[in-house]
Amino acid sequence: MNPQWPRRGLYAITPDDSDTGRLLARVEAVLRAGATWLQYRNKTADAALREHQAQLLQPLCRAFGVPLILNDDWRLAARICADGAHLGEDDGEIAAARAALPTGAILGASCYADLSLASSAAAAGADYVAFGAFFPSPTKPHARRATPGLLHDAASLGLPRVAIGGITPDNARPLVQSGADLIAVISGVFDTSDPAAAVRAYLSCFDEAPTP
Ligand SMILES: Cc1ncc(COP(=O)(O)OP(=O)(O)O)c(N)n1
Ligand SMILES: Cc1nc(C(=O)O)sc1CCOP(=O)(O)O
Ligand SMILES: [Mg+2]
Repeated sequence: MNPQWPRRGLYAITPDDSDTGRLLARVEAVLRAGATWLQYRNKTADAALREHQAQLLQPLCRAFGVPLILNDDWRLAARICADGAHLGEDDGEIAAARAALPTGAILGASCYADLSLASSAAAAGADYVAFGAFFPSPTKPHARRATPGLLHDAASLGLPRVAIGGITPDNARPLVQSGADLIAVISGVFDTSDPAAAVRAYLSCFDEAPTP
């Protein structure tokens, strides 16, 4: 992973939105408010719309100096020169993606609630490991559940740890205190009346507690 990218902060993930103009406007507001990383995820679009939306997000993210990571599809990430890809258990081998992506690309792996998956992903060349869901997720109600101790235990891997699943500005801080480097969020950012304010609230969870 290119050392230019920050390793701590808010990892905003796009909601499914078939209206490309609206998606770009929503993402721009979130980038302007200071989101640290962006993942393009759209589970309902067809391949043509996914490629179109990803292609338009790339210059937008570049303008804000934010890495764009594509969900599920490292080949598309390579094709549109995205900054990385995120793979889950059904999305292909980490080692194959590592070998095919350019040097410096960000490669993330879903590890659910399983430290051994994280060890394997690290050995195969992942740049970060993601655990979740830490809370009931409006986006993925049936997601397996993880506990904060996993974030602590995964420190030994020496990779950035991402926490995901039902995270709100009100429940994020204990995850950061347990070792989460990046907090990954869909609904808590995009399904709110003021996404920019939500971004700022998440980022404040990374501030050190004031000393009394
Ligand atoms: C940062 C991050 N963590 C986990 C996931 C989930 O990936 P996956 O299990 O492949 O599920 P889908 O997102 O593809 O439905 C993620 N996308 N990003
Ligand atoms: C995409 C995804 N993966 C999860 C996992 O646990 O691996 S939870 C999740 C949904 C995250 O959306 P929200 O912030 O709206 O809960
Ligand atoms: Mg996936």
